[in-house]
Amino acid sequence: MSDANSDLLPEGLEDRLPRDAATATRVMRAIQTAMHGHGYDRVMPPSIEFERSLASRMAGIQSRRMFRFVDPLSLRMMALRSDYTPQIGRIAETRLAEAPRPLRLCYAGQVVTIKPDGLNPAREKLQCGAELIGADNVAAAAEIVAIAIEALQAAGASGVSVDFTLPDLVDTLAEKALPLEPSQIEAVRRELDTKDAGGLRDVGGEAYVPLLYATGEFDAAIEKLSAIDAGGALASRIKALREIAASLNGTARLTLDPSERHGFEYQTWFGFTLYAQGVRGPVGRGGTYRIAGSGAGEAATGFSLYPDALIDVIAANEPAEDRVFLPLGHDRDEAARLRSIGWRTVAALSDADSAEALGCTHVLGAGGPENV
Ligand SMILES: N[C@@H](Cc1c[nH]c[nH+]1)C(=O)O
Repeated sequence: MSDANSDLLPEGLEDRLPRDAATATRVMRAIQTAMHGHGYDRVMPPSIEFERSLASRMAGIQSRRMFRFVDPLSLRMMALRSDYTPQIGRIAETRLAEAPRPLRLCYAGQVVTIKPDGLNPAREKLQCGAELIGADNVAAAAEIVAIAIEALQAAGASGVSVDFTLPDLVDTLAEKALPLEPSQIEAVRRELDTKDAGGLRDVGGEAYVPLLYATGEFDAAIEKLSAIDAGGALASRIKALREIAASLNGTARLTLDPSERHGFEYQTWFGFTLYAQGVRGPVGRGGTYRIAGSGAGEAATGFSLYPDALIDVIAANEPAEDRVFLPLGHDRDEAARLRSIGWRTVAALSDADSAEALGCTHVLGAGGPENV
């Protein structure tokens, strides 16, 4: 007797069945082809490694979101990857330390977190992305955003939009232009996150209130941000954002939300979130960061796409694929010829098999495939 409970999957974990899995394969391939075409070489780190190496790679990484356990062999703490970027950082800083910079690497696979984020209940997600190691300037950011948009479009996304942010905004302003006590900084960040003007005033962040309104369509919002630029503290960042936006040349809709921090654990001066029309929640994110190594660490820029929700939308709208049923005793050469020009064939194993039962759209007849 089968035990129904032992067949259940844990909350937030799912199988992809053939139709969805086929779409997922195509989407992942399209994204990887785009990254590969721009000179990014794929690397394949293991799914588990020492927790310390993952958690300490970039400032701000939260290892409490990772599945962790003691390795019975080494007796050291291990973690399951929740993000490829720190692993790419490790590879760049160790085995590829001597490789010429800028170093372009890409990755694709699954990541797992203990708790789902936001409204999405999934604990395992597909993640694919590219990291440009050795640069975090405007040119690097412009390349990374452009490839992220191109990859999403190649995967079948339409109506792509990009929301720019300045992840280290509060730290930059609190230093001098809009000074805050160290004890106030976290509270100001929190109120900015909830976009609560009243709360911001209550914690002594009155001067930060205008930032809540410098949001929306990029061109208008960046004007507002320049108007409130405290003593020029943000001038170089504003100029950089304008340059990145101009370089994208209308390939995607652009918005700005300078204080948005959601999902940005380790990004520095520049961050962006990607959306696609008809897809709920973000489909990707990226920005500039530093890989902690010796001293200040190496500068880098990258993006990660999370294509699961996009795959669901595409799969739901895709027509069923044609397949040709090959009756017993069919012409094998003809079947091979059909496959070579893109047909899928399904061969009968016994008289009991039929085109209908096996979901075939065609049967191989004397003159070629015939509609069922
Ligand atoms: N890995 C980050 C995005 C990123 C890639 N490179 C830089 N930032 C994330 O998934 O949130």
